[in-house]
Amino acid sequence: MIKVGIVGGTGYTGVELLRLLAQHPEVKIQAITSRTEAGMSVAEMFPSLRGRIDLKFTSPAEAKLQECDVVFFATPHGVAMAQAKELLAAGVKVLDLAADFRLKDTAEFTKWYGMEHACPEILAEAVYGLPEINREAIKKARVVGLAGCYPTSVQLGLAPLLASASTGGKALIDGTHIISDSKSGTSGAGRKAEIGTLHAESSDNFKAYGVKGHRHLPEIVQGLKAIAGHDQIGLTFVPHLTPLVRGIHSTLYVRLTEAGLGVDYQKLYEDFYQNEPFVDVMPAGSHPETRSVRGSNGLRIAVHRPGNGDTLVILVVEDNLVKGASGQGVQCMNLMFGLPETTGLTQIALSP
Ligand SMILES: NC(=O)C1=CN([C@@H]2O[C@H](COP(=O)(O)OP(=O)(O)OC[C@H]3O[C@@H](n4cnc5c(N)ncnc54)[C@H](OP(=O)(O)O)[C@@H]3O)[C@@H](O)[C@H]2O)C=CC1
Ligand SMILES: CC(=O)N[C@@H](CCC(=O)OP(=O)(O)O)C(=O)O
Repeated sequence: MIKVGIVGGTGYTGVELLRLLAQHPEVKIQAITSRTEAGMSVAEMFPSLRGRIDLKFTSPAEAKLQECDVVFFATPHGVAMAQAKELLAAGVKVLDLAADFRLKDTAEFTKWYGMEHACPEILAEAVYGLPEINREAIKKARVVGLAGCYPTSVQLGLAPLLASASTGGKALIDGTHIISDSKSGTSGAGRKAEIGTLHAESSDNFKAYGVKGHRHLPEIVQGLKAIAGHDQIGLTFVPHLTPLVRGIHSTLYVRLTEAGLGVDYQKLYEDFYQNEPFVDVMPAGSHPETRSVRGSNGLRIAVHRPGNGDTLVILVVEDNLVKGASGQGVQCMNLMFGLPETTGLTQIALSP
């Protein structure tokens, strides 16, 4: 059994990890931390876990994380990088849901996250946690920086148009003019009650935010450049807050080049993702809905060529807490421990 520790068990990604790992056949949850609820039973805070998890929260200082095989950090930015070195030295693998190990340029990290990186040497070896793109590296990784919820949707939505394995090295789109119109449910903001995500202010509201620059922009651009194998990438990324609890919906707009005009994009996407257990390329003309993946690790894509123009529209949906966070974390953990990638991740979305 894989002994798992979770730092930040009282947050939304933490409780989502608990939901997924409580039903994972190869996992024993060893420690779950909370700075404020130490001593409280997990099932008391989260009744959905009654009968499934009989552990209590422990304070981060008391948690025996070094006795775990792997520790998930379901914490704000800056927490994992402060503890990773000690854990790795003790032979514990680290999966971070925050952004500590995503941006390879420490100056960019400081610019967007307002803190110096605590362990650049570990950042250098860290692997970006997006299995459909980095599977072999994740298998060998000691430390994984899991892709963010929006970045997961945008990168997987565009990968078939940029990866040479798919394009044959041809430039099918103008990669310097990509637009991502992305929407998130309020759980994306975390369990802390903040102005703007309170029910009274979000339940019947819809708004854009971070238009002048969101911290996911450099992460997505870094990922698209790696997928494309070149730096000619320009992205306009506009996130929106919706009155959903869960869900990410990204509408991606790209302009086709002359070389890209005659391509069958439905086939290109189906071929690219044909062996991916969690990516569903929907039939031509589909409009994927967030509720169709709610609570599952699935990500759905539909590609459209409206009219006879040179614009391609790609629609992507995922559950921000599953494929956008904790499910992706379990997917990466499965790879790091040599398990079938889908282990513990076969949940079907709830309907209605
Ligand atoms: N929500 C989402 O959809 C997604 C979130 N993420 C990222 O995952 C991380 C967690 O997000 P989310 O679960 O939503 O956040 P929450 O705010 O819901 O939970 C944060 C958790 O971190 C704990 N925590 C806070 N500060 C510290 C600290 N200094 N040391 C130890 N524990 C601490 C808190 O526990 P306590 O106070 O009890 O100690 C709480 O359990 C964030 O970095 C977020 O950006 C990534 C993808 C999607
Ligand atoms: C609705 C909302 O507030 N979403 C968050 C993204 C949450 C998240 O996924 O953050 P990381 O993946 O970077 O850790 C935001 O826009 O900051």
